[in-house]
Amino acid sequence: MSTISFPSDRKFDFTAIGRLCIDLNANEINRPMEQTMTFTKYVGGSPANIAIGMSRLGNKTAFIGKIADDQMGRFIRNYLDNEGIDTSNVVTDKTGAVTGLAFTEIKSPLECSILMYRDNVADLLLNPLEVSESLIAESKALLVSGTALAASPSREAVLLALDYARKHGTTVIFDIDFRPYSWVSPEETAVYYNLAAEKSDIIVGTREEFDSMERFEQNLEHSDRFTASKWFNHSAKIVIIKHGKEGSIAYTTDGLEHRTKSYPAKVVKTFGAGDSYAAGFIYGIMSGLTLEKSMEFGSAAACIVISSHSCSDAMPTAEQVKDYIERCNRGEITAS
Ligand SMILES: Nc1ncnc2c1ncn2[C@@H]1O[C@H](COP(=O)(O)OP(=O)(O)OP(=O)(O)O)[C@@H](O)[C@H]1O
Ligand SMILES: O=C(O)C[C@@H](O)[C@H](O)C(=O)CO
Repeated sequence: MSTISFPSDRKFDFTAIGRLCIDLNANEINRPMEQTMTFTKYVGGSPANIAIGMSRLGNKTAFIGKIADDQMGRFIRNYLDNEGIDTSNVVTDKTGAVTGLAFTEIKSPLECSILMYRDNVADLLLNPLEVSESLIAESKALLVSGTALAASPSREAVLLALDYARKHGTTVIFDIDFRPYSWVSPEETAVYYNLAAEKSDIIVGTREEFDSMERFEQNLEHSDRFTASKWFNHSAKIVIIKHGKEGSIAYTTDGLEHRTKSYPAKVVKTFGAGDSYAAGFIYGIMSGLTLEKSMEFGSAAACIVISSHSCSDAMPTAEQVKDYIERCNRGEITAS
């Protein structure tokens, strides 16, 4: 049984706050982007991907964010509307800011990178006055994505959202989501990540992301268990450390360690694994699955997305995830 609880009787299951961007995924794959001539456009941005994933899994989902007043912004809003995601708290910027672009390079299935254009992006202009206390009070869970802390006024908006969540007993999930491009310095990153992590019930990140957050710790041997104990001294009930193909480890306040291996996947590209894992895990834990089963659900959701060209578009339904797990258990899916 997991050691986390969610409030009941709320209008929304899940609300995310952070960036809404565009992914431009290379169509000519297995080569450097210098040789890529065409791209396919998808909605992107880690919190957007997770919100789309949560909605696909059947959760009542809302988003707090800011989009550009242009065709890309309208594309994003239309996509979220069509997914059934509440966009009444997605604000259209009026200052001429633009939409963040993530050009993705797929040199090989396991050698992928993202070229991010994020100058003057609308998503970092979300301000505290645009954060709805009532929406957060009416949500069971709030996802905070770390990159939204990279610049003002977005960082103040996120910190206020965290205060609203604590005030109303909304469960906070902090996906560290470290994207170097958006930050001024590692020290500033650590300061703001700590402020968010200290108010979070569930913290999810890779080993490297936790290391960046814990850079001021004297103990330089940042073991997973050290990391977990640090955050349990604040608000955390569950700390999840992702280890790519090796799987993931969750720590709970009872001192237990929960390891889950990854499932086999025919990998097209690796990015999107974290967002789909997060959506699958959160869906599982909110549905009453055990911690291990929730991690497995996230792992299978990740396999479906990394076996696809897109992130957001490929986010699976609950039935698709269950089917993937069953096919793996029957030995019908092998890694490639
Ligand atoms: N090559 C793989 N094969 C199977 N499962 C994988 C693979 N890579 C990642 N996963 C699954 O996805 C989960 C999250 O992946 P990872 O640890 O790479 O997070 P991440 O770095 O946040 O992902 P992203 O690349 O989207 O930023 C892993 O715990 C694992 O369950
Ligand atoms: O989060 C970003 O800005 C990039 C995403 O849009 C992209 O889909 C990805 O890297 C997912 O992990």
